[in-house]
Amino acid sequence: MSSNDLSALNSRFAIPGHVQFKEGPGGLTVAEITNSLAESTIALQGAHVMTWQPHGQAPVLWLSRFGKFAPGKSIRGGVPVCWPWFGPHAEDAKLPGHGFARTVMWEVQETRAQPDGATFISFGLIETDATRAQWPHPSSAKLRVTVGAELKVELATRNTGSAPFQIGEALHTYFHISDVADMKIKGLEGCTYLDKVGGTTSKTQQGPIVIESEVDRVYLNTESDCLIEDLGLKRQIRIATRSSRSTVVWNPWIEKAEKMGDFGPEGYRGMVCVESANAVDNVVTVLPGAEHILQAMISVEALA
Ligand SMILES: O=P(O)(O)OC[C@H]1O[C@@H](O)[C@H](O)[C@@H](O)[C@@H]1O
Repeated sequence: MSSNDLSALNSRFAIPGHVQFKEGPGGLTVAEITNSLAESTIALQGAHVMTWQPHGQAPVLWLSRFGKFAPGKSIRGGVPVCWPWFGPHAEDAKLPGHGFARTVMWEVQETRAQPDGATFISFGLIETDATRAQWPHPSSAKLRVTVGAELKVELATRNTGSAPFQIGEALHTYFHISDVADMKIKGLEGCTYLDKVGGTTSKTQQGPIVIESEVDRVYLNTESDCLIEDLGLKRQIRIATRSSRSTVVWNPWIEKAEKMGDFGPEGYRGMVCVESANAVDNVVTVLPGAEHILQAMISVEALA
């Protein structure tokens, strides 16, 4: 019986009124969390938060209805965990973009009902020969998620070896918006960013971000909260972070979304990625024995 067997998972980790384990789309095992504050579905593959919806709100995360839910395939939407590198691997183009964490199995390590009604669940990445071949550094990766009126996601990297290593990482969050034309992103005004559309160039953000064509940007050296102001849903999503020095903003727009094949028609209009990251110049060195923790806290506010 594997540690991810449904009945074993339910007998060790289910909590009535908080969390149970089920077979999800494509046969993936998921933790289904429903409490008095919110609901969320998290796949054990990738420790991938697929949905989060505080009661009384429209879904906050975007999840493609046309995505491939299959073992070893990354899920299009929710919060893919990019680790231990972000984007293409620096030396070996054959290694998977955004690292392997999002496509391998993680094990559930703890579930807890919190006094405020939220549900806590933590996962550990399961190392295999295949992960060690891609990442030979002794380390552990854990993802801790708190599902409540706020969604808190923590990615902890511990160096269990005797030499320092460098990681790139992102909580690559896809947000659900009413329509890209009715949305602005605030909080990155004045920041320097690498614009990856049509060759990489360095630019400075003037005013809030509006999206009217493909956007693929890495904002560097920023720790400010980001706000996704959504006039259609009359709300703003706040993304606060700790130990995140980069923010990636991405919308593939028409052509790229069509090529990717898992966005669906017009899918790009209802989403934007605002990723809490450490990438490019902001990669992190983790010293032997040290732990680095990237955190994102997501909440929803009514627009005045
Ligand atoms: O298709 P993937 O691997 O999930 O990546 C999606 C996008 O992720 C973003 O973080 C990158 O900046 C984009 O360049 C990339 O296209």
